[in-house]
Amino acid sequence: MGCYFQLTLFIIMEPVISIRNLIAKYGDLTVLDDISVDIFPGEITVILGSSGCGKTTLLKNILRLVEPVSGSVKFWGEEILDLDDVQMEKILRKLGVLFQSGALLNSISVYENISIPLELHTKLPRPLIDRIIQVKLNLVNLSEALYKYPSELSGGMKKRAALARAIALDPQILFCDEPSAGLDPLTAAYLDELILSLKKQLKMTIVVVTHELASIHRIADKIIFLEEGKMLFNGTLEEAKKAGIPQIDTFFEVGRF
Ligand SMILES: Nc1ncnc2c1ncn2[C@@H]1O[C@H](COP(=O)(O)OP(=O)(O)OP(=O)(O)O)[C@@H](O)[C@H]1O
Repeated sequence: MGCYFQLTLFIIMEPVISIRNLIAKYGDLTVLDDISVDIFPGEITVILGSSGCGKTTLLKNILRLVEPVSGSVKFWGEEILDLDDVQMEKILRKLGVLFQSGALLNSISVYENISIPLELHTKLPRPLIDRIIQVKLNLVNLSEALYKYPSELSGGMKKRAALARAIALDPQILFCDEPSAGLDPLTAAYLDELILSLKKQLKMTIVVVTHELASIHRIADKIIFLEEGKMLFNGTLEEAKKAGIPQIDTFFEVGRF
């Protein structure tokens, strides 16, 4: 008589970011209304929603660029809304941000732009900083732009240079606000490939705000769907399509809001 054992392994993944009951306002305008969501390690989470629904505000509140009115934001289990500047700096040191505009400084070269976070946050010797800058530019396939100025770069090259700067300090979590906005479809697809390779090669957790349907299909492990400051849905793309939420169905049918 055979004896059968069934071994079932449960792997419980702890969230890297836990947001609970987040309320955000600008003056009297409530922009985020009771948002609760977890973001998990090694995943690409895409924040979706119509223009003005609060996507960028969510990023800004998570990073405390704008202070939430109430709620809780935990990074790696640590409540960040109580932290002072020095403690917050330690958390920020582990995060990279690619702003919507790219936010490169125009008066200095790509090399100097990427050098800024390394000089500000580390005491590394110059030869090592130079090496890191080369490695990061190589990672985004932009080695040739080392000594160019942002004004000499195309839109896609600027985004890649800004991405190299965002990952200069090897962040554990990367935030990208509309990375493909204003780019042609091929360049946008290339940027998505870069984002995917950061996830695969460097095991980064990545949070992306985007409207681009093709991008969402290429990169999203999870989506957060916002409407008028409320979270309508959080889960995988497949789950979203089966959830029977009219606004989400319309988005995936029409391809835009
Ligand atoms: N600094 C600010 N002061 C006052 N109101 C603001 C400010 N920033 C954003 N808002 C308002 O908050 C709401 C949400 O803006 P937010 O930029 O978060 O939207 P979004 O979903 O990222 O939009 P988009 O897709 O167009 O970038 C909008 O009504 C906007 O006008």
